[in-house]
Amino acid sequence: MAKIKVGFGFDVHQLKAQHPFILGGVHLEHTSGAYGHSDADVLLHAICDALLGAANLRDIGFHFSNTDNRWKGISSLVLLQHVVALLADKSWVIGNIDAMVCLEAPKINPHIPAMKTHIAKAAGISEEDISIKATTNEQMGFIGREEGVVAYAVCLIERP
Ligand SMILES: Nc1ccn([C@@H]2O[C@H](COP(=O)(O)O)[C@@H](O)[C@H]2O)c(=O)n1
Ligand SMILES: C[C@@]1(CO)OP(=O)(O)OP(=O)(O)OC[C@H]1O
Repeated sequence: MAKIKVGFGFDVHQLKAQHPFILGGVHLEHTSGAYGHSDADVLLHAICDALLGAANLRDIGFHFSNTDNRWKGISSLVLLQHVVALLADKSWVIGNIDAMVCLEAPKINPHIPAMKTHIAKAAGISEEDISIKATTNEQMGFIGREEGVVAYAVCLIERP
């Protein structure tokens, strides 16, 4: 019988004015963007942590330190490819991913198909196995003030 594991990931990044906003591998046109050592793709970071957690392989900062210049400004799609390779080394394959982005603006619904396409390609899975959802924080707290963006992800991985 196949062995199945569940994983959970969370990430948060600051939003800064006039900064590029990369989410799910898509460049969002907006007045501010997520700031970090990499491209600060909070959705991909949550997904990476869910996958690593499911495989009991520590977390994203353990593998890609935010003091290492190799990862400075890197596309998080590349980090996701690395994570999937780490799982493959242990014979894990991804079952499905379900993610939630908490962001006041902009609306991301129109961009979700493109995000799924990028993530599916980087992870080597079907778009049908990737779910991305979004909510605002109803104008409350740091998300509501557009000071930050948060993402959560869960995944299943299996080993035949
Ligand atoms: N950044 C966002 C936030 C939300 N959405 C979509 O809008 C719906 C309503 O959001 P509420 O927070 O007002 O409940 C939500 O269910 C998402 O479909 C979005 O696309 N981008
Ligand atoms: C991805 C890494 C590495 O470039 O940097 P950030 O973009 O700052 O992202 P974060 O989610 O804070 O932590 C993981 C980091 O190690």
